[in-house]
Amino acid sequence: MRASLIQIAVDRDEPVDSRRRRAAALVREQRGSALVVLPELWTVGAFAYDSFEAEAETLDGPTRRAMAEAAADAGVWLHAGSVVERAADGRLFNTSLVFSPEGRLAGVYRKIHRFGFDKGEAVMMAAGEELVTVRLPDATLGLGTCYDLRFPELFRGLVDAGADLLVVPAGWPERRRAHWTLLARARAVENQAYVLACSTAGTHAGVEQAGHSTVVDPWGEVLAEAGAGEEILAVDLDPKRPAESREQFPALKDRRLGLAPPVVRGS
Ligand SMILES: NC(=O)CC(=O)C(=O)O
Repeated sequence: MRASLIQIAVDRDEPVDSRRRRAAALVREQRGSALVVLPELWTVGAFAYDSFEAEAETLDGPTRRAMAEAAADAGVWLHAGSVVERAADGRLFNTSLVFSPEGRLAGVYRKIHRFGFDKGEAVMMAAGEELVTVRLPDATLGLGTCYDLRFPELFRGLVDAGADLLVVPAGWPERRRAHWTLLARARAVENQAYVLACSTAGTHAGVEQAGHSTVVDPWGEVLAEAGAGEEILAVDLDPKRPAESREQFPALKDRRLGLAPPVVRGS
């Protein structure tokens, strides 16, 4: 099962329409892959907060249309990264879209953990509330986005729902690159699942992006890692590997759920 991660560069100088056309062309070039992944907010830039309102789109917007066509033309499952979604009630969400090889919208995930603490995404966007998995013929995708990677309970929830291939589009900044690789490997090891972590390259809103998209296997080994610039990372995955790994080293079965709350001792 070939997976291709498109680490597209998001530079402020390139108009969104141009990048959308370029992304669609790159997806079409991945014919033969089973799964293609784009990063978080690659249209506008994850840190380009001042463009969120202007570039927000509905789930019928230009990115959905372009990506549905590209997935169908290439005949691939496409995790099209995320867009700034304007919901019917006017709220904005950081929303990931997954398409089937026929171009059908097969999954919609609204980022649950918003980044920025008291500014940016954290105040401009609403939080998603639902965990989302998408069943492919040979694997079950579990969806998370960027900052979500820091929250292990989300991914454990996805694994409990059957996920064995965790897909994390991101616009990760270079200054926290050490966390990116470490967290991707941690989520893979603790869940005995593949992790496909696809970040943007380039610099927008003054934030240098990490690039270094990474594919980690269920044993925590890094199968492939991109450099800093625009790049396609193509990796062959064995869909049986997560189940085999969980069978051979059945740590997930040793979980102790439902323990009593901690006893606080001392004065
Ligand atoms: N941009 C994000 O969503 C997450 C991030 O930057 C981090 O360090 O975490």
